[in-house]
Amino acid sequence: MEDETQSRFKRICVFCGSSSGKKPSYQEAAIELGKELVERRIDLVYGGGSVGLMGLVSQAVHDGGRHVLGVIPRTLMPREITGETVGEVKAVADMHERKAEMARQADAFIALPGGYGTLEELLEVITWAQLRIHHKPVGLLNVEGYYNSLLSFIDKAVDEGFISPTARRIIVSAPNAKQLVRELEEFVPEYDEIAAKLTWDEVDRLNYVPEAGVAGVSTDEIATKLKWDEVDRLNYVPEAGVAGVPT
Ligand SMILES: CC(C)=CCNc1ncnc2c1ncn2[C@@H]1O[C@H](COP(=O)(O)O)[C@@H](O)[C@H]1O
Repeated sequence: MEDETQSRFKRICVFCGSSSGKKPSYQEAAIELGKELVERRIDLVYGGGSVGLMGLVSQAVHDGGRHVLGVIPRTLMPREITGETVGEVKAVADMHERKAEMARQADAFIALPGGYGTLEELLEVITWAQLRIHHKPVGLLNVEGYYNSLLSFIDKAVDEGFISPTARRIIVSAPNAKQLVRELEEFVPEYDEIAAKLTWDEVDRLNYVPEAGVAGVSTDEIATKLKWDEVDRLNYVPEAGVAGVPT
């Protein structure tokens, strides 16, 4: 007899806040998602560390006996920055490599509430799905309507002709983990006509060649202590008067 708890996913990548959020419901949702993965015997890949919702979801999956893989850039590895990572830790060179590695390791993606990092990771895997770089379902855990305004904005982008209705349907959203994972299990990808003609050598070929860019200046206490090789690789050579950096 087929095991009803057997998922089509072996491992899911969770993006979520490195903060815990103000409402207890965010923290409860992170733990509930972790337990749902355990119940369905799904392993976890995430950004590593124990801060915020990242810590809660990874601990819940680890406590439930499933495998946890934290993919963490070397710069973020010191314990005072991101805390201990439970389970297996994979160190990578930079943020780009981290995202490609998390995507490579996962069969689906789920975003819990979070900030810029979560949004960026979420929007990137949606964009990759739109381009058929991967065919993996993308879910939004819309805890107490946290993502309602993002979804409204995306609907506006559809109305205004910037996102196709097909691409809109990439995002699966649900208010709780059980419903979300069930919907992801049933997800069937569709593609716009042009995207359907694209052929990519899949995610592991997605080793980005960083393009020229200008680094920003951060004032957060921890962030000011970080030193990234990535910045050099972004061709950021501070010069007098450039990007407002004094020499
Ligand atoms: C210096 C500093 C603020 C460290 C925060 N510590 C972090 N530790 C691990 N991953 C992170 C961190 N900040 C952002 N990320 C990445 O971005 C997402 C969370 O960013 P955010 O909190 O939503 O925006 C995570 O899924 C993770 O992959």
